[in-house]
Amino acid sequence: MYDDDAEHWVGKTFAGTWWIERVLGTGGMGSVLLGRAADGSQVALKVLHPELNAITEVRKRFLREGFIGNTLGGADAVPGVVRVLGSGETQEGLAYLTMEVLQGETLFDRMARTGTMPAGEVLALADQVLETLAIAHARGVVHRDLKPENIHLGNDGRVRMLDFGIARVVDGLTGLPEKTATKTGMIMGTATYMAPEQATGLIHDIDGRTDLFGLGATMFRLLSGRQVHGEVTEAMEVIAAATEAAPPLASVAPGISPAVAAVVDRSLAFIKFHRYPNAETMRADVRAVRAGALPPYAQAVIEGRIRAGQPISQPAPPLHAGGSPSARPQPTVVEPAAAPRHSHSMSRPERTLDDNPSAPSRSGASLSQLSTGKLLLLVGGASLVTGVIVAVIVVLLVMR
Ligand SMILES: Nc1ncnc2c1ncn2[C@@H]1O[C@H](COP(=O)(O)OP(=O)(O)OP(=O)(O)O)[C@@H](O)[C@H]1O
Repeated sequence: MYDDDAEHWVGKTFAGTWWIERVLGTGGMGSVLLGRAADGSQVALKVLHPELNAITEVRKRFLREGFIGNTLGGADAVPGVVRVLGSGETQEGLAYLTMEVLQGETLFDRMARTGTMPAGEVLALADQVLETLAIAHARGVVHRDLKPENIHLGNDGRVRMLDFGIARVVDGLTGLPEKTATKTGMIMGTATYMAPEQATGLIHDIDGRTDLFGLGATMFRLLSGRQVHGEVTEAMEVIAAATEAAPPLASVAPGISPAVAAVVDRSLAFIKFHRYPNAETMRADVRAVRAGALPPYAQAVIEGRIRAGQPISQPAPPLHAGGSPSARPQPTVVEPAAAPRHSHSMSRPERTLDDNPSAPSRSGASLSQLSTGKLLLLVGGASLVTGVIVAVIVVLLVMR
């Protein structure tokens, strides 16, 4: 985390326009200040950290990417995204974005107060997040850094995502300050909620399913009180995120409903091709569980009626939690699974990695499961940086 003193702006005029009342928070990219204009209106000013601001490409991308959330429709079309109002540079060349001021708290702050959250609230939150993600993904916009710090719970009851697409600002850049990013393009300190394809630096593999993992990891933490990979050091967190499958939620939260666990587990599949195929499908499952039914997609995978990750052409009919599997109507399946290999019980959500062949990534890397149960990333034609990461991972796996 940066130690540049954002507090020094308090009580001063910023960019000749806003009187800074206080610091709202500090993140990996910048500090957020509360400013008041001469007409009394307030804005939240996200000011790029000076070390990052000194890098021309970062400054340019920050000013460009900051608006990405606004591309998700007209003024009110996407309620789940904080609105960026403008951008600029101070006389000294410091880049900033102006945003609407949100009233409420981040999910991170809420979690710090309450520890965990009841399943009903977690599902309601996920429902809102997925509604926004579905729109964003359909327009080719991926959040890329979904975590409790970037989810805001408004006093108006709305859930909004902060920093949409902002993680792209440092993607693939080298020569960044050490504290900011690794050379694989990921911001340090956020691996807790990071999908494997992102932790391994395979930035071209990032897509909507990366966000579904981030949301699933957030739900996992809220429901169990435990992070997906447990309490590990920051360095180990990246390695765990890159090499270890998430444990089934029920194994760390025994009281959890099997239907809820099935949704979270499906979103956390190690290989992205085995997660929900898209946000709409995950949302349909979340909504079914909220209505007291079984999640149709996750359940169909568990029962072997559909391959993990396979899209369905239309939403499966809801299955009632109390009904017997044989009596339930079958969902519409595009292509039947060759042979069911999963448990037929909702109480044992599957976590296997071999129900699809390892799908090669665009960078030539693929993930395989070793007989030891560990995962191995195979790289062909990927970057030197990825190769070094892989070598470290392999050495660590051998040593364990
Ligand atoms: N528009 C806003 N209105 C009110 N408070 C805000 C707003 N944007 C951010 N904040 C506050 O400022 C804090 C820091 O925001 P920022 O987005 O920089 O943090 P972060 O998500 O932790 O950082 P990063 O994702 O860049 O590592 C947030 O946690 C939130 O409390």
